[in-house]
Amino acid sequence: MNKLKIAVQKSGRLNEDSLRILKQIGISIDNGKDQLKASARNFPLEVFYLRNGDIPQYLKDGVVDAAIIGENVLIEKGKDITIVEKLGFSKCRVSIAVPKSSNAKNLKDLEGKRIATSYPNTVNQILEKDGVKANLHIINGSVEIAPNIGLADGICDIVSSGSTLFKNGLKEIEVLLKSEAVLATSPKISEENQAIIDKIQFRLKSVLRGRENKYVLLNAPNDKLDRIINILPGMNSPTILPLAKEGWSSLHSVINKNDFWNVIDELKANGAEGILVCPIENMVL
Ligand SMILES: Nc1ncnc2c1ncn2[C@@H]1O[C@H](COP(=O)(O)OP(=O)(O)OP(=O)(O)O)[C@@H](O)[C@H]1O
Ligand SMILES: O=P(O)(O)OC[C@H]1O[C@H](OP(=O)(O)OP(=O)(O)O)[C@H](O)[C@@H]1O
Ligand SMILES: [Mg+2]
Repeated sequence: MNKLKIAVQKSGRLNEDSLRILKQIGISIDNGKDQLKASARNFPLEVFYLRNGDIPQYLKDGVVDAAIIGENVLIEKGKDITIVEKLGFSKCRVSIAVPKSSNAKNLKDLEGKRIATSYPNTVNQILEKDGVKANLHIINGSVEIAPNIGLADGICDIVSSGSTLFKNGLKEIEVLLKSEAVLATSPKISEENQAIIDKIQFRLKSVLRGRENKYVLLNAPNDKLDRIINILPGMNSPTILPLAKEGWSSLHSVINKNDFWNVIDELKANGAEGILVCPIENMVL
């Protein structure tokens, strides 16, 4: 049977969430410890555990058909690779930072200076765009230490909470790009395997949509239903069921997680009682 080959980070920040999202879309993987390859039990899929940094080349060569990878790595090493879906985890940014005491306020102020980074292509591209000449010092890790040991005047690296910058006495002066984990495909993917990706993408969209929303149930007296319905956005229109208690109904709807506390306040103010909020596993449209 034909199987889609998908690369997942072997160990590191993406590994757990990548396997979790595959599980959430109903794909169970036989996962022996220290295995570099595993098959799905219930889906035409083979998982290859690889280094994040090696994945773009495997995609380019068509050694794997797809991958779950940080967008920042694709920007650095995989320009012609298609992003199928953003997955919402491992969110970070790639930024320029300098010592707190530095006068540099932006990239232009680093003209003629030394920048330490693991992302030379990304930095070179922005330097060219801004017409700035700087000297790159390429290192593979612990980039934030470079200014402290006299290796560089500034750095370009991943920032998330900012705590690594803070601990090393650095300040962020320019954000070059924002990144999150993505599902990406090889330019050499076959039609047959693209059909498998389409199926995966459909399931992913349902899971991601579910994460964005909450299911809300509430009780209200019938004479207040109209006002409450106007507050609820809902997928279509809310479901209304009569309660055993005369003159009361139960109302069910879906609310976006970003504005749900405001909506809840409004619902309460307009007579809603016994409000329950539940997570949604899947939202299939
Ligand atoms: N502090 C962070 N917060 C959020 N996401 C991050 C953070 N650091 C890295 N990432 C994201 O997770 C990805 C993997 O990072 P990780 O440090 O696990 O791997 P790596 O050491 O860069 O790669 P490799 O697998 O090649 O050793 C990065 O490419 C980036 O997209
Ligand atoms: O802004 P923060 O939340 O502090 O995160 C940023 C740090 O996280 C990453 O390192 P990681 O911990 O992955 O170590 P690594 O260099 O060994 O990959 C990145 O290279 C930064 O150093
Ligand atoms: Mg890292």
